Amino acid sequence: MEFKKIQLNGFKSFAEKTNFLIEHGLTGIVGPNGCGKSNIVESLRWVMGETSAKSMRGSGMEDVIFNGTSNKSSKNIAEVSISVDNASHDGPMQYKDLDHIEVRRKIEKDKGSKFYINDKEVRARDAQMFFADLSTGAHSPSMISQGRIGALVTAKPTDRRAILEEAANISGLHVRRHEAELRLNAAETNLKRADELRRQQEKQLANLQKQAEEATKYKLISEEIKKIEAGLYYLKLLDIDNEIRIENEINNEAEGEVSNFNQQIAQFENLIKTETDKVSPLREKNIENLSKIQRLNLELQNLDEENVRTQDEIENIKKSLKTIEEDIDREKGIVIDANSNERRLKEEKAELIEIDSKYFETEKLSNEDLEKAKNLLKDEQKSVDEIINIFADGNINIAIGPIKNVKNTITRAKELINNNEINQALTLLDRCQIEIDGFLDNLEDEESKKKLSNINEKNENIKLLQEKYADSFSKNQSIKKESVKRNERIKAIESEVESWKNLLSNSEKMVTELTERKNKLLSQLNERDQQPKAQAERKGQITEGLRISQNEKIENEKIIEETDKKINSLRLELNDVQERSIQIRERKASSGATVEGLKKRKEDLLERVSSELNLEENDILENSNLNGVEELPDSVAQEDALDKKKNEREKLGSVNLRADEETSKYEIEIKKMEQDREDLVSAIIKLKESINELNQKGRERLLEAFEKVNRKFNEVYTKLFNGGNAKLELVDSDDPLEAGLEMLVSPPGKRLQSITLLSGGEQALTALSLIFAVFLTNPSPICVLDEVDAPLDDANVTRFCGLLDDLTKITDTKFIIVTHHALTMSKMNRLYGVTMPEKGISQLVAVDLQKAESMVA
Ligand SMILES: Nc1ncnc2c1ncn2[C@@H]1O[C@H](COP(=O)(O)OP(=O)(O)OP(=O)(O)O)[C@@H](O)[C@H]1O
Repeated sequence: MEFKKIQLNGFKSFAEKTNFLIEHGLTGIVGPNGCGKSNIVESLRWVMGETSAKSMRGSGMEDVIFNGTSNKSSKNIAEVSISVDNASHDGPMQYKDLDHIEVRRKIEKDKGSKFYINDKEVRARDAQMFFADLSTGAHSPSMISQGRIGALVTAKPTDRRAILEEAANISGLHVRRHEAELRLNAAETNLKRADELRRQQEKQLANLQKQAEEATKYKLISEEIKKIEAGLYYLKLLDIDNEIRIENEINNEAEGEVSNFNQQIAQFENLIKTETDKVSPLREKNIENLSKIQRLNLELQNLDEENVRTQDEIENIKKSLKTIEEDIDREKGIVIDANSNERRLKEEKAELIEIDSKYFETEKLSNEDLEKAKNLLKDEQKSVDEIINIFADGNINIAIGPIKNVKNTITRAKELINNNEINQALTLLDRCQIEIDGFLDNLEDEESKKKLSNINEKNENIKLLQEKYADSFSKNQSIKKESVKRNERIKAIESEVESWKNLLSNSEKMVTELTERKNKLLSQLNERDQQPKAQAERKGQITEGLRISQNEKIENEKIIEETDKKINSLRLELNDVQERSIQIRERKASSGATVEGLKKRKEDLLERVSSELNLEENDILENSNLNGVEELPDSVAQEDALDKKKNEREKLGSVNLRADEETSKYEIEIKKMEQDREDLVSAIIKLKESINELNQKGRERLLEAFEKVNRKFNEVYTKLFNGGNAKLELVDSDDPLEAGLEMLVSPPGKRLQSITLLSGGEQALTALSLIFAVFLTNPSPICVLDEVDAPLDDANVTRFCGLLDDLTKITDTKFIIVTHHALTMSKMNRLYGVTMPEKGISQLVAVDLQKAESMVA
């Protein structure tokens, strides 16, 4: 088998499809940090069936899918395939005939990963087994990832044993043993379960066998019950047949009686009809009479009411006539009053007019008197004024203050007179008199005294004149007032005359109207007076008609009553016959129904017999316990016997009638289980044998490999360390398959010591010695070493490369070596550079040494 090519597509930084050819000898992969070198190694481990996302440096397996860069979008699928050439046909058994094998793993977001071998989907385990059989695989010592060397140093001895198993090529054996163990566990669990089930089944079987015994007993009693039941049904059917016969006899007898009664009923019905026909016209006539009597009585009543009404009307008319006559009298009185008042008022008016013309002269004279008095008063006043003026001019040697007062008082008195307040004016003038008297007494000058007494005199005159004037004025005023009163009265008389005239004309009209109404009422009264006579005549006629109708009615009723009596007695007889006929008919119907019922009962019984006992009518006796019995028991005794048997059966309690059937089913099942158990036991034995064999083989091969590896380990070690010696030891268990692997080394000049005490470089070289020792024991077609030379100095790198060179000579293994070391690069048969021309996307190119060195510089 030869590994030919790895193809990556969308795997980590290899976004695009990239082919990596696996060639003979040493192939170096170089490139700067982070360009994707280790991703190639991981792609190889991944396609070989790596299950741990952590060891793929991810948190989940989907992290291997290209997750995009700032310029390129992410992908949904990652795919890695490895091509293996099998021209030599020395591959694993099932692929032996194939020339070419392609193992492919594909992962799709949210769908998980799938494995294909030559495009056929296979289980992950199939792919893993394929590589394990080729002494390689994701965890084989031929796949040395970055840091694996360190891990080998620090690993527990039992974990380190895995590397020995690789050398012994028993990894596949382990997987098979594991599978066998799983199958063994499953088989043992099944066996346990089957044993438990069998125990239960056996218990159940014992139970069922007991139930089957009871079921047999139950069946025997049931058979007996069936026979007694058949006997009971037979007796019941006999009883029913007997009852049917009796009822049929009753029915026939009743039929003869029914026809006899029917004849009698027809006769009575005819007689009743004849009588009814006779009496019905009379009844109709009576109804007619009754309605006639009612009508006449009503008419009579109406007539009486009409009479009362007529009397009331006459009374009312008379009352109205009386009122109208009173009204006419009253209106005539008004006419007379109106005429006399009109006359009286006209006379009064003429008188007033006459008085007025007489008083015209008187008024004229009064006016003249008044004018005269006025003028006299004026003159006297004037002469008083003159005297006063003389005093005022100083011609008179006196104090004129009082005189001036008198003058003022007189002026005031004049005003009062003009206002007709005579009494007040007189009072004022009296006061003037007193003042003038006082003044005169005080005067010394005779002349003045004289003049002043003249004034006094004048004043007396004025007083007199004023009284006269006042008298004339009052007379004149009263004359004028009288004249005004008269004129007003004349006007009032005119309006009174007018109203009397209106009253007169209204009353005359009323008299005419009332007279008309009176005449009308008189004619109505006359009419009403005639009515009682006509009503009395009509009443006589109605009373006669009433009498005739009532007599006719009484006579008819007598005939009807007699006929009704006759019909009633006929009906009573008819009812009696009908009742007897009904009774007979009922008896007939009831016996008919009873027969029907009995037949139905018989049918039901037969149906039950057929369904419960599966017997026909004729077979019942034969299958019953009464077959051959001479004296049959009655049904009650038979039922007692049945109850007894049923009680006996009930005492058995609930019985499983299918127990027999179930018992044989269980017996068959238990037999089959025994067979299965035997198969299972032999399978377990075989599995145990094969596991033992595998273990034995494994132990042998492991011990064999141990010996070989131990030897090779020392050889490689002394080569790599240029001296010293090393050995391996199986520790912690006597069973090599359980034991741990310890490395004991003594570098040149140093004592034998544990690997953990060595320096970093020494540890790396020791671990490499072990890996190469294993590799030499069981060379695989491919070996990947990812930066294993990193902790080594130049001298050790040279020795490491020398060893690689030796290995290429003695094996066909194809080495893929990731390195940063220029010395290592120089020893490679070819070099590939991994670059990132576009940031984040790896590309694989073939490079020469010079270019390779410049790439890591
Ligand atoms: N799913 C992924 N999609 C895209 N790029 C990824 C993905 N997973 C890892 N990478 C990138 O791969 C690179 C790491 O590659 P790798 O470890 O192979 O580099 P290297 O060449 O071995 O580096 P060194 O020499 O330092 O060991 C990182 O830049 C990382 O971003």
